[in-house]
Amino acid sequence: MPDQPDAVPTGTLLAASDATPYDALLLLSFGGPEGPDDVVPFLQNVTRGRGIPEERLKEVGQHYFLFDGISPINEQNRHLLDALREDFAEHGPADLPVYWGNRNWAPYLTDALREITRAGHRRVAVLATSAYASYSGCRQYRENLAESIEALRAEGLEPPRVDKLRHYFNHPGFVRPMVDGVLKSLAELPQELRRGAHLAFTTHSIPTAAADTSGPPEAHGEGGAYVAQHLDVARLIADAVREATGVDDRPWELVYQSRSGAPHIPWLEPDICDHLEALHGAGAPAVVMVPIGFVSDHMEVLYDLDTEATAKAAELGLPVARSATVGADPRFAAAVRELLLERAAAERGAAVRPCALGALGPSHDLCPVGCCPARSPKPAAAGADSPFA
Ligand SMILES: CC1=C(CCC(=O)O)c2cc3nc(cc4[nH]c(cc5[nH]c(cc1n2)c(C)c5CCC(=O)O)c(CCC(=O)O)c4C)C(CCC(=O)O)=C3C
Ligand SMILES: [Fe+2]
Repeated sequence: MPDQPDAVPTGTLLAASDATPYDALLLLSFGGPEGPDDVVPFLQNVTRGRGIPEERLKEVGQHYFLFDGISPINEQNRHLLDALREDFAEHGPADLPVYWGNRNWAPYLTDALREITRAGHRRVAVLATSAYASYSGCRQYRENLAESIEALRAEGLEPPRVDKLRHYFNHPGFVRPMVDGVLKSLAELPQELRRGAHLAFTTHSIPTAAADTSGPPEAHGEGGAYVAQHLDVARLIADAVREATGVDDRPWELVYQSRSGAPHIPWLEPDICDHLEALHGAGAPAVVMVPIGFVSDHMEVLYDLDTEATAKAAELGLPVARSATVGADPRFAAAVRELLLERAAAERGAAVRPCALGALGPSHDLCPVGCCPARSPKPAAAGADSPFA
């Protein structure tokens, strides 16, 4: 019998479905407004103390008002919760409760953690809806966990220990649904354009300084773990698409979107809209935009890609399609279960083989000291420098 490929987790791990020492899973997300009256207070929560130019806030507010003030992100998370509960009920850990809390909108993280504490749970695994390393996608969530723990302690409660599950950008349950999405988008392009269509993998731009420090110091070159991880995912998807379509020379690029901040501060480039213009100028027949940086259809996908970039492409006369995000795909729910069971086994001291595709290997469980630093240091939970047990 051939060796089990590395991408397949050990059968014993899956069969056991033992989440010990965890007694709950917490889905931790960004949160978004769910009506016109929510938009401004939501944006105030997001930008608290961070000097986003007022002009940018007005602009971002408009994006939400175009959709009646409703961000898709909360509904996406409700679907993911359903998928997780279904998956756990079928495969185990059948009785593990799944909670949900957000950084910036109801249901808020502190309220979820209070409920978890009152229910008597003592050890919680946390899944953040961000698949990659970076301050915005990792430490900022860990700072929020620390703030919530402190807030509950101030109420006289003793909150549980929280462990954040590792970055899952290269987990097959995250990558494979996106491969299917790209194949579907290609199939939807006019037949004669399919073969030459480019793939534009896109993610949230961040300041280059934040990218350079997004992973363990010195572990990656320019662009840090953030860029390296996205390039790894892009390459994996491009390879799988090549295999499925037989097109060997399909060009692809990693580009960025949703830049904010002051113009004189360098952020990752090129922007998707500039990229579409350049591709059109170079004679590309069509482009599939592949939002690998987003776990589900966030406002950045609905506005920045489906509205703004799609309008730009129409203006250029460049046919484009936007491929699906992972959302509540059952394969992603299964991946979350695997991440949870893998970490649980590791915490019990068992030998585990973490599941990962690509060249980078599985990400760390604990951010080392100095990983994804903040501009001004704050306590952060669930890392090597956590002040909590
Ligand atoms: C890397 C990254 C992710 C992916 C990881 C993750 O998913 O966590 C992400 C997600 C999200 N970002 C979101 C919304 C916003 N992000 C902002 C601002 C910023 N994001 C940044 C980075 C990221 N952001 C950065 C470097 C800034 C500049 C300000 C700062 O230094 O922090 C602003 C302020 C206005 C603006 O500047 O655009 C808003 C409103 C929503 C909700 C969308 C919805 O409603 O569906 C989601 C999921
Ligand atoms: Fe990190």
